[in-house]
Amino acid sequence: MPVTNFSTPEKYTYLPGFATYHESEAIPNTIPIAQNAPQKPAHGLYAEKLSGTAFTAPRHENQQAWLYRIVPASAHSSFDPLDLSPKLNPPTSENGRWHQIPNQLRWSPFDLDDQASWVDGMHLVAGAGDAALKHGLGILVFAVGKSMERRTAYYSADGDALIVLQHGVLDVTTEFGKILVRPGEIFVIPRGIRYRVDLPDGPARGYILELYSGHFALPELGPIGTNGLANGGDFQCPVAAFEEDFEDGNTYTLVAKFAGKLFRAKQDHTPFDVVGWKGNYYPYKYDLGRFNTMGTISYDHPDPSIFTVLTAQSDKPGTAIADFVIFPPRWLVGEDTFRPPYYHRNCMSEFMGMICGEYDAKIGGGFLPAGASLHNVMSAHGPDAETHKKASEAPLKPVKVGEGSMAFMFESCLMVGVTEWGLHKCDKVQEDYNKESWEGLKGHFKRPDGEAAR
Ligand SMILES: O=C(O)Cc1cc(O)ccc1O
Ligand SMILES: [Fe+2]
Repeated sequence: MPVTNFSTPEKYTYLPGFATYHESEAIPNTIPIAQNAPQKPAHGLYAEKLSGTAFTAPRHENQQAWLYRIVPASAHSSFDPLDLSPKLNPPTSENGRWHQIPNQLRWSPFDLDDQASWVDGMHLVAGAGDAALKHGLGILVFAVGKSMERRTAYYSADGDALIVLQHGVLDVTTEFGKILVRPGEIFVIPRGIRYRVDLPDGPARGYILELYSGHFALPELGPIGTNGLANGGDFQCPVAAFEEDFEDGNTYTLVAKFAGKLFRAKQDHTPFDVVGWKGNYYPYKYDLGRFNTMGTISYDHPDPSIFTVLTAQSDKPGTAIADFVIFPPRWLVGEDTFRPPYYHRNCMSEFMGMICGEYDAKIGGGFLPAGASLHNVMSAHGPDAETHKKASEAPLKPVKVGEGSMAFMFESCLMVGVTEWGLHKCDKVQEDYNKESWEGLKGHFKRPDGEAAR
């Protein structure tokens, strides 16, 4: 699977730029000049605002969009509960509790599912906090084999979803236009935006980080300077596109995720009726092959924060509710250096997934594409015994690691709990993870006087 797509022709066109002001219209002269809500918007449209932050959020954090649409988003029936929620339900008092355990966990690859569509193909595996309190994150896996019904749309009121595609292609219709998400790309759909997922190329699978508070941002670059890591100009957002589907008898289903539960409403027209939009709150994608990877050119193993694509900061500067970090193919040249990830205990929790290939801390196997691992707060981890042996003896020539591979990490300052589905029902947790990885690590200590320590 290619990790770089950026030269491949695309079905859709996009606007470039991260968290920047854009405007896009499918019909000329849709967006009013120098105002937002004229008495009579152009072409008989309605003006509607979508707020991604509080009205009074600081100017540099404020995110909003104005949509010029055929019928306002409120024109639907009231919501009824939809009975798929047990998979997604956050473990609250009414629904059991998070399993908060210090065990190192590893999951074998999650299965493809040719029966599920987007709405019923998502499973909450782990997370922290509470969507209702707008604090924390949800970690989900998805496996889908069917396009959503044509007259269906989905949104989540719980947070912004960062979707890491592991397999297949997602053809996403959103209120802001269309986005094709291809292997090696990630897709961010902010809170509240309605979308439909079609599968043009068979089943799809991947991971979702749902962020209950704030929004993703590019990390500061500090002494790195002006460019590097994920460059803002390489993010892509859709151009306005709309459907006209208002015939009598058309019934659309609108599915909402709200505080971890699913609800369903009906409406007689398409929700994808936005003829023009403007603002800085919109869905976007990013091709991980565009990442400008940094590393040491002298010695020692830098912290993986140098591989941060996007970050969602907590109130404490430098401490993230969620960082999205990748491990792309890269050259290792460190002299007198143990080159794989160091042995480690972290005050943060580390959930990792594998898009393709092999991860350089686990050549002993078991961490596989479509699988995952969780090293919680202060749970010790690091290279398996085989990786340690090989890396401590390897000649330190420049080597390229991770060719054709891409692992990633969701790192959070919160303790990450595991759902009942994630720990038991999915049946993917590897019982022998510790044994296979670290029991083979033997002491090699020798006292300087030559006597063996044990
Ligand atoms: O594999 C891990 O645990 C992630 C990780 C990678 C790395 O290069 C350094 C530290 C770290 O936690
Ligand atoms: Fe780690």
